[in-house]
Amino acid sequence: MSLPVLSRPAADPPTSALPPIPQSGSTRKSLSQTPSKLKAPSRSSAVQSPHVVSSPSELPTLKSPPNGKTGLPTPQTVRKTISIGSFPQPPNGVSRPGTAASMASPTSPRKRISDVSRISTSTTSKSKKTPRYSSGSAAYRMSDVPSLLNAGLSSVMPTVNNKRASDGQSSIPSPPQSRSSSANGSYSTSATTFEEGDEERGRMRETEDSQSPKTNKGKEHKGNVTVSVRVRPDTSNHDPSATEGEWMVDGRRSLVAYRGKEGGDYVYDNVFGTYDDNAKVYDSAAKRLVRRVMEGYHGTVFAYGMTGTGKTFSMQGTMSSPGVIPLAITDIFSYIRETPHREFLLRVSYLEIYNEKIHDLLAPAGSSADEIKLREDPGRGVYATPLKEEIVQSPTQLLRVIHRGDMARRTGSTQWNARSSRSHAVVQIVVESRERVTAPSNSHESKRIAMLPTGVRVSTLSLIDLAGSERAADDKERRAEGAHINKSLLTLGTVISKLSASKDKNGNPVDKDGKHLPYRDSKLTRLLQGALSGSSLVSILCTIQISAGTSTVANTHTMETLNTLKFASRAKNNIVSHAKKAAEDVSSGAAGLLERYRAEIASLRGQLENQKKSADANEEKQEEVKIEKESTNRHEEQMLEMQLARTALKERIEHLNRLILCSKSTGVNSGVVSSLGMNGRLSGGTITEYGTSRSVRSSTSHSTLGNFGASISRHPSMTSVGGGASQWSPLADEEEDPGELGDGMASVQAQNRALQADLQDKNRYISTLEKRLLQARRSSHSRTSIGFSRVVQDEGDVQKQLDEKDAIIADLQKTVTALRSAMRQRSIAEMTPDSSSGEFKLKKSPRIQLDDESNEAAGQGEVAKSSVPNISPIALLSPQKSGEKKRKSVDEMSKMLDEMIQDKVESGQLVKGRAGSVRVPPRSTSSRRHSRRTSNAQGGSVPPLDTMVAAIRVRDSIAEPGSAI
Ligand SMILES: Nc1ncnc2c1ncn2[C@@H]1O[C@H](COP(=O)(O)OP(=O)(O)OP(=O)(O)O)[C@@H](O)[C@H]1O
Repeated sequence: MSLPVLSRPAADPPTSALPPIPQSGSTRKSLSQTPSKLKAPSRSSAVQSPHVVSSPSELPTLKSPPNGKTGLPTPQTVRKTISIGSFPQPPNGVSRPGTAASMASPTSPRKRISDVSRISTSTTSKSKKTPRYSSGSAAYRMSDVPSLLNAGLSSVMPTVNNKRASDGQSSIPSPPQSRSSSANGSYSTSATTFEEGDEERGRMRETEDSQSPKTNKGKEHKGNVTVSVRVRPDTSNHDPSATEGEWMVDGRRSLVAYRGKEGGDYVYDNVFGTYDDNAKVYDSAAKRLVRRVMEGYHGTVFAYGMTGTGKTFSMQGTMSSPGVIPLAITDIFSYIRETPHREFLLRVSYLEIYNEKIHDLLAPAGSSADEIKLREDPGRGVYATPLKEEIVQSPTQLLRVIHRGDMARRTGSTQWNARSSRSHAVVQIVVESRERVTAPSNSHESKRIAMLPTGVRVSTLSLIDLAGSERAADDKERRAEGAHINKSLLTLGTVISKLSASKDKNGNPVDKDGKHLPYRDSKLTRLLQGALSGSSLVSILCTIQISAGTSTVANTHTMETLNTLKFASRAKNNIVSHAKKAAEDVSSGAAGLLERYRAEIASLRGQLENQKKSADANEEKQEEVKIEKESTNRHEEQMLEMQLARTALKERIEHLNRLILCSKSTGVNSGVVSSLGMNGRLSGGTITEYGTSRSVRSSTSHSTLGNFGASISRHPSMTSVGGGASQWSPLADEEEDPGELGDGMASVQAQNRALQADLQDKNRYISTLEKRLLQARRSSHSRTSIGFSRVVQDEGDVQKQLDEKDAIIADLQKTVTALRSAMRQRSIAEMTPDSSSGEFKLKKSPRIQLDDESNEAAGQGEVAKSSVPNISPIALLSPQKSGEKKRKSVDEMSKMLDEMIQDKVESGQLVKGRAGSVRVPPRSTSSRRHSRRTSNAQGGSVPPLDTMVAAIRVRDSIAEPGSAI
C-alpha cells in the first residue's frame, strides 16, 4: 500500500512550545455530549470509559470510500476512541467509534490481524468528507495535533507512506536519524535530525507564550500527554491463528481492536506491534519528552500493564535492545553536547515503592537509612526525602548508577513472570541548566561574572517502571505484594478516572490542583501527583499481551489486556498537562545545585587565588628569609672567622703576654735557675768571674756584634725559656726593661740569652769557616795534584792564608769561649751576686740553699738555715745591692769588650760594618805579615781580649773540667 504524501499544512507548523489543545471544539464537544452513550469495552464496570461507544447502533460508522475495493468490513467495524484530545478528530459524524459488535457485523466477520491494512484502507477510504483522514489516520493526526511531544512532527515528516515493518502495517515513521551516540556506543536511536528546527520552533513557541499569554489561556495542553500501547509477542504454545480475527493491532493507525465480547477499537498516540523494537518505542513515545525535559519541562514516562507483558523490557531493555531509560540517557547527553550555550548539571536518584514503603535503591547495601517520606514543595512538587542523589557527568556513569539501582530492586518469580518486578521503580533525573557564561580571563573578572544573576532552570525526568497488575497469586508473599501492587495501581486508575470526573461541563477540570483527588491513598499516586495534575509532560506506555482461546489463562489475559487498554484510554482522555517550562530561578535561596556549585567554584577560585597570592607572598618571604639566612650565615661565618681570628689573636696576645710575663718572670722563677744546672757552678763561682760575665753581657748589648742581635730571637735557649724563639720579639726593649722589680734582673736574663745566641751564632760561623777551610784545602790539594809544578810558586801564599785563617778561627774560638764563660759567669753572678758576703746566703732560695748544703760545708749551711728568714724567692733573687754591683760589673765587662773590639778594629783585625757589626777583614799579605810580626813581636803578650779569653778559659776549666780550651 502506498500512502499519499502528506502535504504540509498551509499554515506554518505550530510554533508554540505548549501548543493549544489540538482538540477541536467538536471533538471535545462530541465527547462531552456523548458520555452517557459511551461505555468501556470492558466487562469491568468499575471504571467506565466515557469515550467508548457501547452500542454500534449509537455510533456513527465510517463509510467506505467510494473506491473501496478492499472487501474489508464496513467502516463501523473500526471503533473510534478518538476522543483523546491529541488525536485529530475525524470530520463530523465519523468520530464516533464503532463497537465490538459493529466490528463483528455480518458484513465483516472477524477480521484478522493480517487484514488490518485493508481495514485501515477501507476505513479511511470511506470517509468522503475527510480525505485527509482517509489518507491515514496517523498522518493527519500529527499534522493537526501540534502537541509539545509531537511538536511540528508533521512539518518534518515528509511522507507517511512508510511501510511498517511489523505486521505489514504502516505507521508513523521515526524521525530521521540524527546521531548514533550512545552511552556505550553499542546502540543508536533515530530521531533528532529535525530537532534543530524543532528547537527553533520550541523557542518560537516559547516566545509566543511569553508574548501572547492569551493564546494559551484557557486551553488545555492535552497534547503533552502521550499514551502508547505496546503488544508483547505471544510466547504461549497456543495456536497463533486463534487470535486472528479476535484482535487487531494497527500500528499505522495506532489502533488496537478487540472483536470479542465487550470488545472495541482503541486508538492511542502510538501502538507498537510485536515486531517493534525498543528504539522504535523510545523514538515515538519518549524521545521528545526527554528533549523537552532538557529544555526545562518536567517529564514523566511510566510503563503500565499486566505482569509479564514487557514493562521492564520496554523501560530497561537488553544489551542488544536498550530500552527507554538508556536511550533517554543517551539523548540527554547528546542534547548537552548539542547545546554549548548552556551548562548542565545532572543528578540522579532511584527509589522503589515496595509494599507501600519507599526504599532508596542507591543507598549502600546494609545501610540503615532513615525512613523515606514524601514531602511537597511549591517549587519542587512532591518529592521523596531523604534520598541519595548522585551527580553524574557521563552516560556511562549514569547507566552504572541506574544499573546499581536495578540490582537492588526487588524481583520475584510469579506464575506469569520468572523475574517479576515486585515494586514500582522510579528513576528520577534532575536536570539543572543555565546560560553559559564566558570563561573569565582573570580573577577579577571571575568574581564579577560569578556574581551575575544568571538563573538556573531545574527540570525533572521521571522514568517509572510500575509493578504489574496481577491476579491473586498462589504464593502468600506474592499475594501480599500483589495486594499492594494492585492497590496502588487501582488508586492510580481511580485518580486518573477522577481527573476525568472532576471536569466541568466545559470539559475543564473542576479542581486543577487535584486537592480532592485521592493522591494520598498510595505512595505511587502521591509521587505521581505532579505529573497527573498537569505540571509535567506525561508519556504512558501500556503493555499488553494478546491471548486467544477460551482457557482461563487466555480469559485472564484478555481481561487484563482490556483493562489496560481502558486505563490507557482514560489516561489519554483525562490527564491534562499544563506543563510549562521551568523559570530560570535567579534567587539564591531556591537556586539549584548548579548555582550553588557555580558559587562554590567562584568562591573556591577566589580562595585559590588568595592562596596563590599568599603562596607567592610566602615564596617571596621565604626567598627573603633565605637570602637573609644566607647573609646571616655568611655574617656568622665571617663573625666566626673574625672570632677565630680574634681568638687566635687573643691567644697570641695572651701567649705573647705570657711570654712577656715569662720573660719578666724568668728571673722570678728560681726553678729555672736550677734547671740551668747552675747549682754546681754556684759553688765554684767567684767574684772575678761574675764580674767578667757581666762585662760580656754589657758588651753584647751595646756593641751589637755581628748578627748576634738577629740570632738571639732564634736561639734555642729562648725556646726553652719563653716557649718559642720566634715569639721573642721585644728584645730591643729588653735592655730598657728595668726588670720586674725595676732592678734589672730580667735584663740580665735577656742578656744571658743573648749571649747564648751569640755563642750559637759564633759556633755556626766557626763551623762555616771550618768547612770553607776544608774546601780550600781540598781544592788546593787537587790543584797541587793536577799541576803541582805550576802552583808550587803559590804554595807560600796559600800556606799563609791558611795560617791566617787558623789564626782567625783561633781568635774566634777564644772569643766564643770567652763569651760562653762570660755568660756562665753572669749566670753565676745572678745567683751569687756577692759570694763573699753573708748576704748571699741569707737571700738564696731554699732550694739553692739545700743545694748548697749538699755541696758546701755544714757550718755554712747551718748559718744559712738559722739565718734564712721567710723571704720570697723574688726578694732573694733581687737584692738591690747585688743588682747594683752586677750592673756595674756588666758595664765594666761591656766596656772592656768594647775596648777590645775597638783595638781590634784599629789594628785592622776587625772591620766594623754599617750596622755596627764587626767582621774579620780580608788580610793582605803585608797586613798578614804585620800581623804575624806583631804576634811574634808581642811574643806571649796577650791583648786585652786574649786576656779575657784566658780568664774565661780558666773559668771554663773550673766550670767544665772536661773541656779543653
Ligand atoms: N516486546 C517484547 N519482545 C520480546 N520479549 C519481550 C517483550 N516484552 C517482554 N518480553 C519478555 O517477556 C518477559 C517478561 O517481560 P518483563 O519482565 O519486562 O515484564 P513486566 O511487565 O516487567 O513484568 P512484571 O510486571 O512482572 O515485572 C521477559 O523475559 C521479556 O524479555
